[in-house]
Amino acid sequence: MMESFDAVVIGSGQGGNPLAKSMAKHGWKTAVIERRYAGGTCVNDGCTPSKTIDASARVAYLARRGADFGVHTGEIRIDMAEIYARKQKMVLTSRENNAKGLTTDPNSSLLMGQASFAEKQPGDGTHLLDLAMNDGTSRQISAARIFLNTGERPHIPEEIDGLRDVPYLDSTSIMELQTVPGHLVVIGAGYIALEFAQMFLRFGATVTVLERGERLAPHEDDDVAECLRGILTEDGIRIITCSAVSRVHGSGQELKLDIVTDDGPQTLDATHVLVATGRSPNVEPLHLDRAGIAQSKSGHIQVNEKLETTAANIWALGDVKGGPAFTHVSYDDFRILRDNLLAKGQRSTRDRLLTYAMFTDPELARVGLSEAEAKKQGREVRIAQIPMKWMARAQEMDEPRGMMKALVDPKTNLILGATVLGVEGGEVAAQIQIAIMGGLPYTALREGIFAHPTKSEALNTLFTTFRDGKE
Ligand SMILES: Cc1cc2nc3c(=O)[nH]c(=O)nc-3n(C[C@H](O)[C@H](O)[C@H](O)COP(=O)(O)OP(=O)(O)OC[C@H]3O[C@@H](n4cnc5c(N)ncnc54)[C@H](O)[C@@H]3O)c2cc1C
Ligand SMILES: NC(=O)c1ccc[n+]([C@@H]2O[C@H](COP(=O)([O-])OP(=O)(O)OC[C@H]3O[C@@H](n4cnc5c(N)ncnc54)[C@H](O)[C@@H]3O)[C@@H](O)[C@H]2O)c1
Repeated sequence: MMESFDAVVIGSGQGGNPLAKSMAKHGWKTAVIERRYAGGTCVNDGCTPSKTIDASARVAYLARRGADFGVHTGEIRIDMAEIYARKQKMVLTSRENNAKGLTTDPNSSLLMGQASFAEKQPGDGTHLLDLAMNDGTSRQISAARIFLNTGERPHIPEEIDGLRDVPYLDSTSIMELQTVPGHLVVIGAGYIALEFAQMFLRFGATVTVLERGERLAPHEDDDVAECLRGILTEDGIRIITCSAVSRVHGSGQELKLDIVTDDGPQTLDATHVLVATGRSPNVEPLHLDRAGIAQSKSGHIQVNEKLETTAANIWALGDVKGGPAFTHVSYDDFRILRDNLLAKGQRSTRDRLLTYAMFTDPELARVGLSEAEAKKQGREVRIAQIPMKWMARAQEMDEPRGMMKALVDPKTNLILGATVLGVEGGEVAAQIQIAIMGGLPYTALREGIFAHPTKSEALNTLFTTFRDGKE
């Protein structure tokens, strides 16, 4: 007999897992369907592995800089196989914990397989799913409610001739490398590109970044992007903006990229090519049309601010619904659905305070409004700005690169947003975020007594340094 569930989550992502656990605890018979690994992208292919490898890259950087601090080390030797093993241990532990978390409640199960909407839907408000199980069997289940949390995968541009015929790397396969590339060419200059570019530079590769746009980090203000470019260039990454890759050819580790730049056509030699040109939603096997679920122009699942799709009793959460693709956003989608469905809440995605950090070193973190966004909205703002070298702790640590800026409403003195490009920038931005969340005026941070010499102490200086010269 066909099994029925009160709720089925498709994809074991960052929102779906906690949602499944809450629904099971609430008494609903719940299943998570996952075709690959429990924990989804963040745990297996994203945040956890990349930040674990990044920790090794930072140690390599500091070891090389030892002499700057009067600490003399011997020759640095990078063992990618050991770095990989350390990362893999972290991933497997987290994956296992995720799987355990989905199977401890008697109302909750984890079914390993790929889900699609069945060709014939009952039409009574419930939904039928076909499951192609990983053990080769197939089954059909019915669900009163469905939550789509299928995430995204690396986007491989069609327009680059020959790319699919060479052994290119993506954000997943680059984390399997057992040796350091000779020359890594990275296509794209977003989060994935810049994080990996710097990591592999620190492991000893020569690195070139090719960006088709005019600048890196297109979501950030011009001065921030320029400051970041300066830092990465100083480190030794070659960055070529306004560059279109027309063709990739060659084989093994003898690859060639034909590019067109402002200086004319060029051919670059590479041992490895990383494609980091964005991500595409995982929707194809679902057969969304069978359930009447509409997609946006980008192919993401269309949702309203309560994460409802165009089909009754079907919601979407996380990256697959489009918009900012971050773990903490997917997790917040979970909170919205939990409160609305299990506690008669009225939460929505409207006016969510967005924050994120790019884990280059130094980190580039943002919360709320940027200067460019304020200008676009025609919003009057006061701007406080300091170079990171004004932070005493950054000087003491000999990590003075970067800048901080914050936007303040001139009428209310409330903080509207901030960007911190600097040592542990993500943590400093989180301090400003808490002030925004608590509705504190900037003067509270200007006058706040922070322990000396913490990085937070720089907030005193930041909020006394407005471009208009007033305090
Ligand atoms: C290299 C890298 C580094 C990143 N670093 C960060 C970071 O530092 N901070 C941050 O906030 N974000 C980071 N991200 C982004 C973050 O990983 C994602 O935003 C987050 O994982 C999104 O989770 P999700 O809930 O949308 O689903 P995902 O975690 O993407 O999970 C979706 C799951 O659905 C499964 N699935 C898909 N289709 C089906 C189907 N038909 N049937 C069954 N299962 C299916 C997939 O196998 C997958 O496991 C990074 C991403 C990458 C690639
Ligand atoms: N620290 C973090 O939070 C973190 C880390 C990694 C990934 N992520 C998430 O994953 C998402 C995807 O990351 P991403 O870096 O792949 O995408 P992205 O959208 O951030 O950047 C892609 C870049 O590639 C460029 N590009 C596209 N096609 C190109 C081409 N043919 N040639 C040259 N350049 C080209 C784009 O102009 C853009 O600058 C991010 O948007 C982010 O949400 C987050």
